[in-house]
Amino acid sequence: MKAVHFGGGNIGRGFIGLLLSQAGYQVTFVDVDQELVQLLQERGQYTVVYAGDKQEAFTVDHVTAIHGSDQARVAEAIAEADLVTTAVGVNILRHIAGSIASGITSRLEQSGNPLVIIACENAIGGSTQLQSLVYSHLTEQQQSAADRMISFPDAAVDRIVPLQQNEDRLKVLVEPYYEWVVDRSALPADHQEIPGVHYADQLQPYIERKLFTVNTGHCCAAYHGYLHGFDTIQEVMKQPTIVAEVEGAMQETGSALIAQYGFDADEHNRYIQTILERFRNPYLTDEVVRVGRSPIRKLSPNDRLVRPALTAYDLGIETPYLAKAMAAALLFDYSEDPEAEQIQQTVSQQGIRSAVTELTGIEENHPLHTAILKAYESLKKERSDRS
Ligand SMILES: NC(=O)C1=CN([C@@H]2O[C@H](COP(=O)(O)OP(=O)(O)OC[C@H]3O[C@@H](n4cnc5c(N)ncnc54)[C@H](O)[C@@H]3O)[C@@H](O)[C@H]2O)C=CC1
Ligand SMILES: O=P(O)(O)OC[C@H]1O[C@](O)(CO)[C@@H](O)[C@@H]1O
Repeated sequence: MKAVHFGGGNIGRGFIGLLLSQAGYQVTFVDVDQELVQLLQERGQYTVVYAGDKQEAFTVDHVTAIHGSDQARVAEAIAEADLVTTAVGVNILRHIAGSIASGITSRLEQSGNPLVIIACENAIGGSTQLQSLVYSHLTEQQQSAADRMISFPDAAVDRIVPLQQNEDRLKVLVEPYYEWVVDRSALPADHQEIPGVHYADQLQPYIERKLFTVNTGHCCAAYHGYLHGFDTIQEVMKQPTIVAEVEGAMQETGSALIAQYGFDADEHNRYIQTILERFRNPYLTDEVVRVGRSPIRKLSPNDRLVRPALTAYDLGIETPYLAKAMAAALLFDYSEDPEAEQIQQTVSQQGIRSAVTELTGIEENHPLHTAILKAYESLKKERSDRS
């Protein structure tokens, strides 16, 4: 079986590539990092190590790579593949959509065989977003043919894979935990299930539980940690006052998730505690600037902070911790992150009041807007008092 995977980065190699290889797929990575592509082509294998006391190592073999600019070879690989996956970042999907469309076009001309395409990104409806981007490159006739042959099931992916500091460029250190949930309702009845993947009849509760617990909590740790001058999540998680902020936000999203989807409260609380332990993993060194990266995406209306806070508001649940985390995200002024820079520019050009609305979509007369503003001023003062 053949899989084409876009994005041979941390999740690509450390999670999706590993799992697909273990399931018997030959994986062809598509990436724009020339050195990475060349190494994968030369070696045809790489190592994944579990961050735990045993440091278990796995060899992922029968892999190769194609540079993303080689559209003809990428299209050919897609035409022949049994599965296409991505882990490039949700904002990058638009840049790979054209290649996927060319691959679908070749496939429709050649075999016309069905194909499953799964976006493994931290976003609600990632594959659905990819589908509409891909369709914008297809004619109406091709779209109708694709509707019959190509499925784009949404998915939730969970495994912490920090920036790598290994001498071996291809080696990846990952946490042992993983969860990959795929929407079964969008798959053809004869789809050959991938071992290790959990297929859910309804993905929405899973993706929201994951994004609004793991990712909400993780970015809270990053933004509060950054404000206090910490470099790694492991250091941050040793600070009881910051852990209280992180857990507070996770409890707020938890209350909303429990009310909305009927999760068992005790079980959800255990889920939160397990995630806090995962953040603490002493065998990983996870930089706050990685976990806080792309703050505009993370503050956007459909993402891990604003969406659960607005749902909670509608359910009558107070969200002081989420408001404070959003304020901390607005103060994430890491100069090497283009989105962090853009936030600082927006705030200085328009003022914080208008910037909050522009970034989060929350209107000025909404009580959550007032709470974010208040928390912003207070965090800013605390920061200047500390310096
Ligand atoms: N690292 C993590 O712990 C987790 C990440 N994710 C999600 O997985 C996705 C990838 O994240 P990471 O692996 O951490 O990022 P990464 O930066 O390590 O990997 C992304 C890869 O995509 C490649 N890329 C960029 N533009 C491309 C293009 N036009 N064509 C082909 N390849 C391209 C990059 O060169 C890089 O190798 C993101 O959506 C992230 O939210 C999800 C769960 C966990
Ligand atoms: O690109 P994003 O959304 O920051 O993705 C990385 C996040 O995903 C996670 O792996 C959780 O699944 C965290 O490590 C990290 O916070």
